[in-house]
Amino acid sequence: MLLEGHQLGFRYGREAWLFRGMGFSLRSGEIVGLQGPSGCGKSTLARLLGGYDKPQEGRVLLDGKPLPGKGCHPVQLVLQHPEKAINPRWKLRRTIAEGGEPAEGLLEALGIERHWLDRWPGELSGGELQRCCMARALGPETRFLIADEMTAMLDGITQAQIWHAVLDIARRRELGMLVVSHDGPLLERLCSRVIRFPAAEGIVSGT
Ligand SMILES: Nc1ncnc2c1ncn2[C@@H]1O[C@H](COP(=O)(O)OP(=O)(O)OP(=O)(O)O)[C@@H](O)[C@H]1O
Repeated sequence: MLLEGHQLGFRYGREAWLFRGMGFSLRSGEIVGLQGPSGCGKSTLARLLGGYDKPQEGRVLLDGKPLPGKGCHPVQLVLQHPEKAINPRWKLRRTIAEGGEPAEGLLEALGIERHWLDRWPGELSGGELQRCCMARALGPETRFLIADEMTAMLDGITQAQIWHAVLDIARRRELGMLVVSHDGPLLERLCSRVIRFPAAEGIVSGT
């Protein structure tokens, strides 16, 4: 599968354009990094690719078609702060099930303990919650995963464990991944190419 952005342009309200005429492409099985200074629009691009916001100019296409408007979304985002991404009034079992029935072994691979599922979000640590958000994002319909500073708030050992698990799952399922991070060495280690944002000519990636 191919996730593409064509001639993307976005600005918030009447603010200056964050980007215009931007191209982007990510194929199944590819792991691509996105790096750039704070405030340059990386998370905004991630939101457009995940269908959370619509570009004012250009189009986001999945295999040449617009992103689907209903059902489990094939492009999933995992954000830096899991507590902002989940309903505080739902126990974790329900939150994870939002992404569909988790595949056999997924919870174990992500180091999720069964008894967490019967807890409220406020009863888990940030790292534990983030693992649950990943389980939701890695539901059976997911084809592309966008990890926006996904492990920035975790200690080094937990980061390494989580990336090991996620990369293994991505490889086995041939997911395409966009890794948004300020951590250059992490991107160099994980990704086959790294997009520097914003690129001078407005084209961040072409294939
Ligand atoms: N909902 C919003 N309304 C208005 N402006 C916004 C909104 N969300 C983001 N912005 C602004 O848009 C710009 C780009 O934000 P964005 O979060 O995409 O940047 P980023 O590159 O991901 O930054 P960081 O690396 O700090 O996370 C910033 O100047 C931000 O203040």
